[in-house]
Amino acid sequence: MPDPSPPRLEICNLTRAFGGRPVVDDVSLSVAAGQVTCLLGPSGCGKSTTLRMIAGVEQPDAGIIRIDGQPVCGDGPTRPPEARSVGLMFQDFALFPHLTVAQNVAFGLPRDRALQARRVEELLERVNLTGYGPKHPHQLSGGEQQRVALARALAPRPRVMLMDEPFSGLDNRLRDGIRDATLDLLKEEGTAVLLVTHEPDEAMRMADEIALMRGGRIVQRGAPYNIYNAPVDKAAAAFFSDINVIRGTSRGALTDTPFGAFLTPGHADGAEVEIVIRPQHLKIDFDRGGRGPNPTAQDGTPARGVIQRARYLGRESLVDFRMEHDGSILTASVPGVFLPKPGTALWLMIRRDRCFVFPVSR
Ligand SMILES: Nc1ncnc2c1ncn2[C@@H]1O[C@H](COP(=O)(O)OP(=O)(O)OP(=O)(O)O)[C@@H](O)[C@H]1O
Repeated sequence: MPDPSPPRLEICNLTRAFGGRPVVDDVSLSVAAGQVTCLLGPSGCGKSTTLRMIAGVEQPDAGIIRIDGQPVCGDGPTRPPEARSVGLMFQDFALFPHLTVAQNVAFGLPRDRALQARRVEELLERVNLTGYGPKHPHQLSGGEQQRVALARALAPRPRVMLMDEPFSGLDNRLRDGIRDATLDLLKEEGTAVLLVTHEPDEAMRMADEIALMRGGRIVQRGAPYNIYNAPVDKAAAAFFSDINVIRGTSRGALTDTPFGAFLTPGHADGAEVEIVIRPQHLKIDFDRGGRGPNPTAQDGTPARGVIQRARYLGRESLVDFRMEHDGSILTASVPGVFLPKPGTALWLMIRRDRCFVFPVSR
């Protein structure tokens, strides 16, 4: 049976230009209750402007915004920000310095003392700050302040939570723990979350769905697994990791390369294609003591390269190879325990089940 209830947040064909330049261009998406969608993209691609229009602090030129099926903008009268049931959390979340933690959390609640006290106590417990109510913000660490800001934003039980780079002010050590705790709490509250970030790791960690933005448009939407493993184009692949690119010409749905022939269905005869491979999908044949490569059917033909540079990054090492066939550089990622010496010649193979083929982008 189809779900009869409308999505908690729905935006349709949202558009906004500044000085004649479209900054948000025909953006549509929906977020269900309890779901986290990340708007992910490089700086300036229109993420914050989209969020600000949903919050009601920026007006769209066109498009409709609905919350629980009710238009708040675009299809009838425009509701002001405070009448949209939208919570906000930004990087520079400012707690009110002259108010206590409890007063900060109670700020958006109706003036009913008993109700306020109950909700404040409940939320401080949920963000692990029981007993912090009487303190002032300056007595708290950055991470603690962040959790108060979250409690404050959630106190009035908003239907939609809009978060703009909310964790980027925190140091790395704190960030992961606070992200996870925040996510748990948002899911428990059943809030629909739209989170803006330019960090792919953050989006992969937080999102049920990622909406990848570029130049004001959503270029791809999907679960993190799908976006990472089936990118829509080379730029989408490159947004999540370093990539290697091998060019070739498709003939009869095959493209010949020094690594053997690759299937390139859907590309016309004579069309130039780019075969894109993430560094972890290059395989090094490094443990056969000079006996030559030993490829499996998946690996295709091995090609030789000389190590130019090897960088130890802890969990992994990144190894740059200058390939003997054309002098190009390919980068492989290998477990950090392995750090080969520059100048060593080794065989490289490509996990062909993990390649992406795109037409050459000019
Ligand atoms: N009020 C405004 N007037 C003019 N230009 C604006 C205004 N607000 C945003 N812009 C421009 O619109 C573009 C998109 O801005 P936006 O803040 O939405 O991008 P973003 O993807 O959130 O980037 P970042 O990650 O850097 O915040 C930018 O080029 C920005 O300079």
